Amino acid sequence: MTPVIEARGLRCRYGEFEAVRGIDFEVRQGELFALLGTNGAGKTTVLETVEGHRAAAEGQVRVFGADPLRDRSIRRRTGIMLQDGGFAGDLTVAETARLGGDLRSTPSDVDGTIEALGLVARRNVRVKHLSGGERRRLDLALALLGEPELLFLDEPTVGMDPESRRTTWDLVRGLLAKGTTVLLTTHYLEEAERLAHRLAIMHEGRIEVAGRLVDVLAEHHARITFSAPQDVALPPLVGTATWAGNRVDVRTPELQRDLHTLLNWADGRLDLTGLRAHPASLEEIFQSVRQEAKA
Ligand SMILES: Nc1ncnc2c1ncn2[C@@H]1O[C@H](COP(=O)(O)OP(=O)(O)OP(=O)(O)O)[C@@H](O)[C@H]1O
Repeated sequence: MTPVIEARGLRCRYGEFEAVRGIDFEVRQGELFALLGTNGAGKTTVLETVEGHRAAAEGQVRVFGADPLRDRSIRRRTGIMLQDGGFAGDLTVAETARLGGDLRSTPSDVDGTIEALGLVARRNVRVKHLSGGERRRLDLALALLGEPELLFLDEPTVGMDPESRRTTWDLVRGLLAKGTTVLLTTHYLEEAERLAHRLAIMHEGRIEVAGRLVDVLAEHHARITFSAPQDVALPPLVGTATWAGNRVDVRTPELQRDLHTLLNWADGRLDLTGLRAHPASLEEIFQSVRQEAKA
């Protein structure tokens, strides 16, 4: 099946400065692809290029098999949640949503969308009086009008309280279940961990890590940490142990095996105080991208 989004050898420049340095990725129908990265990595530039707002310097971008810069019919099939919707502050929530609905060429369930985003009680409030989190919900409501097949979410939950964030995640899961394709950028790695099927982590214009979320997490070393007397000799482990004072930090590709070895070894010998074992998190993978880049 043709991917919904396909980028090959994509390079983007601002004058002499190359912000995106040859990246490849694809987003398949019905999946959520998270584009993550350090500040200034090039995520917004990629998003703008895929949305058809910016020309690539080199390489190719296809959305629904067409060039997003030239084929305007793509716009009808996409919903874009910008980082700042730029609404007229004097319009109410309902007026803004109706206006958004009128601008879509496909019929929109304006009232249903306001309800789904928990904005019914705020429908007659002027946009300028909304809180930051409520504005983000209105941004999302507008992106959803006309039931787009492809949704661009740029930092969708910034400023939202934990409950609104969870509601938004549920809503996005519902859209995915109906077959909507989502390209998400976020600095909240927990958000990506909860929603993404596949992801890419960018740094300085390049993709450093990419793949299915489960594979990316599995490929990176798990951690076992505990405290032990400094003079004790650890048993042979698959992973590598480092000491900081009496705290031991084992990074291992074989979490279960090394944990088993350590527990057997410690049994009747010593207490592994503060023992913790967990698979790699996106947070750790993200940090390792940053550290490897510095090294
Ligand atoms: N209009 C512009 N002119 C010159 N350089 C720009 C312009 N817009 C972005 N850049 C630079 O391009 C690089 C990528 O920017 P971009 O906004 O795409 O990164 P990002 O990954 O979205 O960053 P952040 O996570 O901080 O929002 C940065 O170094 C930025 O300073």
